[in-house]
Amino acid sequence: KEAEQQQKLANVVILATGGTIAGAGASAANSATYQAAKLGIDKLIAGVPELADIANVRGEQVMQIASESISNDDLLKLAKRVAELADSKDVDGIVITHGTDTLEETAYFLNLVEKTDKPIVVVGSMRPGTAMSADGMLNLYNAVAVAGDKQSRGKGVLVTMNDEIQSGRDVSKSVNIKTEAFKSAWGPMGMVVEGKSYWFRLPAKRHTSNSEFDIKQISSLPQVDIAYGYGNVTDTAYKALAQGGAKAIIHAGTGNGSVSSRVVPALQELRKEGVQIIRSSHVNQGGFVLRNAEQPDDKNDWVVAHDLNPQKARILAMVAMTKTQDSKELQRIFWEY
Ligand SMILES: NC(=O)C[C@H](N)C(=O)O
Repeated sequence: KEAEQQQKLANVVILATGGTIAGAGASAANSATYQAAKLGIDKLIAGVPELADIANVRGEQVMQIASESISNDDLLKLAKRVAELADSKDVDGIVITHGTDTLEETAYFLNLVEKTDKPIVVVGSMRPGTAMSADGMLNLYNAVAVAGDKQSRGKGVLVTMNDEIQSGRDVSKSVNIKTEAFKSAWGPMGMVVEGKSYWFRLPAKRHTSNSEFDIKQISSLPQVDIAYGYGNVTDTAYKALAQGGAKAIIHAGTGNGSVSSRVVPALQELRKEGVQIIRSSHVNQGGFVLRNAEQPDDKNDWVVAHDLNPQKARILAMVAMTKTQDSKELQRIFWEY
């Protein structure tokens, strides 16, 4: 009978990368003071025995780090392993446990480069497993449930946190400390309650199977960096980033991606030298940058990131620039993804 049940359940692989979901604190009262990336994947799985009721789960430790330290090489390594698993006949879905600080970057990266319809779910937690009211167990349970559910196929890379199913493209860490940390300007795609999914919307942007990018054809990522806009800003950071080798600079602009008059000449100059300038907005949850609004992008030959926040714009720029150095093509890609 047990064998029969196993046959019916989906096969879900959990790739562990570290983060707070694998963190440990000194006491149960330590919900914010702890060390991330302490527990191995076997311990995480053993901590939620109910996983065995909803899927045939196995784990792999891909890395063990806090997500603020994830590098482009780490991203490539993870994405290549995801692609191998997605190609395996005996894998129905993939879960990635991840720190929350850069979770939105990894989720968007995978959303762009994984050529599969199989569910890929990225999950983390805001409190370590040792804390009172730890959120990791339920988040992981929900992630495995969503990854093993046929309904989740073809919906792009997903993020399950705080009972919500979010699009990996749209979601962003918007609050810290609190467990309702992950929000999307366009709302969640659904809810997952007691392991059952309830869907309400689909992503409109190109992703996964429908993407022109494929991790199997990407072996390195170009350097793209971010500089922040604020009152009294100077052009020092922008110039330094270009000197440091940035092929594109994401302007994490004020408001509608506006650029200070003290910075504009340097950005025009850098563009002439070949650096791509991409205007984004650091307005939290709702930055919306349009071409030629605030700045003459056609004249300057700059690109706008539209609704992508600066860190997501960096991901898309890197992926896009593995294929093109043309600013018009880059802009097309920023509209479509
Ligand atoms: N909540 C977390 O996971 C934060 C941690 N610094 C990380 O991103 O790994």
